[in-house]
Amino acid sequence: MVCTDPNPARKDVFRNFGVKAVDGNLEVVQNSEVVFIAVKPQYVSVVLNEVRGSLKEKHIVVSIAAGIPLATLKEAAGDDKHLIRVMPNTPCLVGETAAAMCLGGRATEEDGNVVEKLFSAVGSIFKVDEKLLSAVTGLSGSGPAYIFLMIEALADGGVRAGLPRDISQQLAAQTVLGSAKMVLETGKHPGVLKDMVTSPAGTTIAGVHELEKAGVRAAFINAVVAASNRADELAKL
Ligand SMILES: NC(=O)C1=CN([C@@H]2O[C@H](COP(=O)(O)OP(=O)(O)OC[C@H]3O[C@@H](n4cnc5c(N)ncnc54)[C@H](OP(=O)(O)O)[C@@H]3O)[C@@H](O)[C@H]2O)C=CC1
Ligand SMILES: O=C(O)[C@@H]1CCC=N1
Repeated sequence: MVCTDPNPARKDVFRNFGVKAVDGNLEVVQNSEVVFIAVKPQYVSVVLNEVRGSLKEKHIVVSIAAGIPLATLKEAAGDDKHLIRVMPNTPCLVGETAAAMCLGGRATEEDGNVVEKLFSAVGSIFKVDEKLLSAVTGLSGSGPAYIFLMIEALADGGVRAGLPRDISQQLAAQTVLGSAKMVLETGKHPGVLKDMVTSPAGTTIAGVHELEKAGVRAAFINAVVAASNRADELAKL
């Protein structure tokens, strides 16, 4: 695997992951079969224009850029290219990404399987229609930030109630991890799992009541919709 970045310090980051860092995008393409475009959305076409002459039939081009449609990738790379859009998230760094993908240009089912296999090594990936990729971006692409903010706030609550910061943060993070595992492993509706925690006149309903008073459900829904709308706006850059 080879990578590049204009910033030499970023190349050191790649090297720390055991990845070879080369001098420029053309060198990446010449030494790869699956080419990942992981620049900011506004630079995707610039990079594709730069490398389009070097992209051959064997190459699968994967863009992870938020918002940038397959049609734009096709225009910049050429309409004979095997193009795939993926929306991953940062938990890929710990082997737990939640990602979605869609195929475009000349990409074949076989190309899709290659990319699916690559992402399956670092989490879960789902195939969706391109029209759903902005919603994926708003939910799981941006979602880690919502959850980190929630963990930070829960830890603050623990500190407010008297816990030492380090224990509070670990309890908060482990609570999110364990709860997510229960949803995935039991397949039960989250509302059913919530009810299992909530004793009549107990502690949990007192906490849940506060969250409902603060409109926390609407806040999460609005966050996903706002981020999804922003992904649609990026498509027009
Ligand atoms: N961060 C996230 O959680 C997620 C991000 N994405 C998508 O991933 C992409 C990258 O995001 P993110 O990592 O946050 O952004 P960053 O800006 O951190 O990373 C992009 C890197 O690309 C480099 N770069 C800029 N221009 C070029 C070029 N012409 N050739 C080669 N490299 C170049 C930048 O260098 P320099 O800094 O010197 O300009 C920078 O190091 C975006 O399109 C984003 O939408 C998708 C899912 C999740
Ligand atoms: O904030 C962003 O635009 C990127 C895309 C998804 C997550 N981070």
